[in-house]
Amino acid sequence: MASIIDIKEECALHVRNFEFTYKGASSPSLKKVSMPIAKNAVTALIGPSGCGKTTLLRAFNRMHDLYPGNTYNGEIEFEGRNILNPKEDLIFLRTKIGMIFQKPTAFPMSIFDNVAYGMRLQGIKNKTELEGRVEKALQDAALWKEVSDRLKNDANGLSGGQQQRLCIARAIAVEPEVLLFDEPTSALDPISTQGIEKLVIELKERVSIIIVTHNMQQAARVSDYTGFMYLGELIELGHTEELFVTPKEKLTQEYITGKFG
Ligand SMILES: Nc1ncnc2c1ncn2[C@@H]1O[C@H](COP(=O)(O)OP(=O)(O)OP(=O)(O)O)[C@@H](O)[C@H]1O
Repeated sequence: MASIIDIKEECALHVRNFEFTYKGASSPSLKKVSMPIAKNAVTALIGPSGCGKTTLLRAFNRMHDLYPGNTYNGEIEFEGRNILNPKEDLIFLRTKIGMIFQKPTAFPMSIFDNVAYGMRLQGIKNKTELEGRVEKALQDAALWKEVSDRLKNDANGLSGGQQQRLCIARAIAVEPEVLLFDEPTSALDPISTQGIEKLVIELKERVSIIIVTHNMQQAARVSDYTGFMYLGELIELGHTEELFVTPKEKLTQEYITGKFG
């Protein structure tokens, strides 16, 4: 039996009995996962390699649909509808639920065009509006001061930490409700990591955040809730401090005290 906290405040997402099997795999990578994701909070997913963290994260904006042949069932409720519905508009969904990857993925274009990319896809053409929103997104991503005098420069000239903040600016420019972070600092140095962690905490005022991390200290530093996963199951979801100090499940305790993983 899993120990899943009953979140009293408003939730951004509800996962119910979600099962996921990769194409050609003999057994599911996720087994009947159910969990609430609190609104305007940071939820961290932790667990040993291969436990299903990234598989779950990618389900929240249907990234798996980019590769046909996977099977899944259950429900992920977002804004009153089940986003696993085959009729879901995936382009719209991915603006509402954005993703930041492990390695910064700046597009091969200018800094300005990177941030304006999603807005242009949404049909925003007005130059003044685009400029205003690009500046706001770069400010919110704590990058404006470093790039305001070179917006036309190629984004690939930025450092790794700057590129990751650029990706965050690009994601928040389209005003998402949820941001998914997949090991966002694993390719970054400690100073850039600190910057991204600070940003994650600031951003939760406007968006709900789910972050996959290998680093338990990082989960403890940035998250309000933590989910511990093991072999495709969610073993425990709780307030971060409680989960790390007084875990309810023996498996959680063994993992956080370094007995395995
Ligand atoms: N494309 C794929 N095809 C088949 N099986 C996959 C695929 N991707 C992942 N898996 C399997 O699904 C399970 C969960 O993998 P997942 O990447 O979600 O774990 P994880 O907890 O994020 O691991 P890590 O911490 O190493 O990134 C693993 O058994 C993995 O081997």
